[in-house]
Amino acid sequence: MQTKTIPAVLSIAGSDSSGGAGIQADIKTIAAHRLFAETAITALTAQNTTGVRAVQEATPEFVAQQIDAVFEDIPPAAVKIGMVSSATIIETIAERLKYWSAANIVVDPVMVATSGARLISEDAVEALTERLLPLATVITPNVMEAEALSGMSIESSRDQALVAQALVERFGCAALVKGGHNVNDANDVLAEPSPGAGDAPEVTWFRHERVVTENTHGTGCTLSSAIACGLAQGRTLPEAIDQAKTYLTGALAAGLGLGHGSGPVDHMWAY
Ligand SMILES: Nc1ncnc2c1ncn2[C@@H]1O[C@H](COP(=O)(O)OP(=O)(O)O)[C@@H](O)[C@H]1O
Ligand SMILES: Cc1ncc(COP(=O)(O)O)c(N)n1
Repeated sequence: MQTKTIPAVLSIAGSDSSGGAGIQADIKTIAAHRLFAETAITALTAQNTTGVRAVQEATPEFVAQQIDAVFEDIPPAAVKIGMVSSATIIETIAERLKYWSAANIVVDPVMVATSGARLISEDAVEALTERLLPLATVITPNVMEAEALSGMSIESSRDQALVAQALVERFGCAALVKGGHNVNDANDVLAEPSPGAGDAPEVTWFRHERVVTENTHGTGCTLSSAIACGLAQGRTLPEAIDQAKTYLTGALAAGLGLGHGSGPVDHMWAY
């Protein structure tokens, strides 16, 4: 039989037992893009649409073994990083990704779940900013995460763009500040390092329809892995974000109604 290959995308993230966020959201998103999903699990969570009940972290050594096993055999064309709860796990991931010269790295700096539970320890935030963010092609903070990473506050669209530019200047990677927590829109803003030295980072807005729904569990995970898929397919970053937003808007608009809290989106809406 003739064989074929498809690009692989690696998700380094936490498992969500209820299937709507984390590793499970990433696998579904990558599969829906007809790409090959690989995983390195950083933590197991016992959670559902109403909240996170327990977290069991993987050891840093075991996270490293998963990453090495993946890169040695089926090297991914892009990497998405989600929940990374401790400083030592973050340091290990940064070290292994450098060793393997990983490209197309999308970091979703997950800090707090939609349900309100904290998913990263206080001391891990410094490791995240010092070790992981400088390796990223793009980071995808929501408004609260962008405020925490920049030390600035976001009260308007203008602030949202200024914070994205400040994150680019501080970390050297592109930054997509998501507006999903704004009440009236779902507009995200990308700032990218400018090609001309000394010029301000370039700003691009992605304005998409806001879907009226409470069921937004896993939207951040889904968006970041869809962006990684676009990069793995050879799209430019703005193209990858545009198609990721279209995919996510479709998944929200499909109107899945599961669970007793903030329910998951329909990752397979196009099939
Ligand atoms: N109700 C909605 N309708 C359409 N898009 C949404 C909605 N809520 C969130 N989004 C989009 O989902 C993505 C995740 O956004 P956000 O909720 O800000 O992040 P997080 O899930 O990390 O808290 C963004 O692209 C945002 O614009
Ligand atoms: C394992 C894991 N990773 C990430 C999130 C955040 O997802 P969201 O903020 O969209 O609920 C989550 N709830 N669980």
